[in-house]
Amino acid sequence: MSLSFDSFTLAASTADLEAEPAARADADCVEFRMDLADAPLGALASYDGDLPILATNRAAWEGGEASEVNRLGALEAALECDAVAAIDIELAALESGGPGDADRAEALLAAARAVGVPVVVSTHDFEGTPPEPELADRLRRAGERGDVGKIAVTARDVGDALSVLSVTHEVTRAGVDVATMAMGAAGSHTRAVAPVYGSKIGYAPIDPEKATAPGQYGLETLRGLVDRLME
Ligand SMILES: O=C1C[C@@](O)(C(=O)O)C[C@@H](O)[C@@H]1O
Repeated sequence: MSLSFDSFTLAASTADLEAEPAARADADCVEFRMDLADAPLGALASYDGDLPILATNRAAWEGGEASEVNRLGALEAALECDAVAAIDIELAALESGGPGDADRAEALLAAARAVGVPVVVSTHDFEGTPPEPELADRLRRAGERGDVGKIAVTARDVGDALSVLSVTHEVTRAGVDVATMAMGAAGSHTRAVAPVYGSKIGYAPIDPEKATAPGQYGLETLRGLVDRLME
């Protein structure tokens, strides 16, 4: 299975791969949140779903639940599963002086490249939205390292949401593949609108009770909104 992110791709987020059939009607892939799953590598080994998988093992220092122990090793092991068609690596993990082992993260990036699996390099802010120049700089840096650079920040008001849309437009026009969204209630609409400005990935939970970020729409809702806006 493969993913190219050439056009908008809707990822159905879940910690339970057995829920994948419920996502088939609306999603283009499953984002498997390995950090939230009980036995993620076992679940990958027995996966027989239709949708390709974007594997994420989100670090605790980036809003997830994975400890650093074998976090990147588990992602590398996930590359052995044919259905894993993309992986997510945090920008901070790749930066020397960052919270993780940058050499190990570089090795994972190289391992993904070696097997032709695209990498989403991501960065998050769960407190707020940085000023636009910083937002654009982080997104560009993420895009330089990954096939897609992703930023998810927290909008405290619609002005923050507008910054995310503006930077999405600016960095996309500069030729970088990006995925952008503003978390929180004030940012929800960016999940539908950012794809119009170039955002290549949207995320929505398979189980609406188990959102993987604040302000996410349900899967069917996001699919419907994006499809209408992109017509
Ligand atoms: O990084 C992202 C984006 C996200 O945080 C969101 O805001 O939809 C949801 C996460 O599951 C995913 O890994």
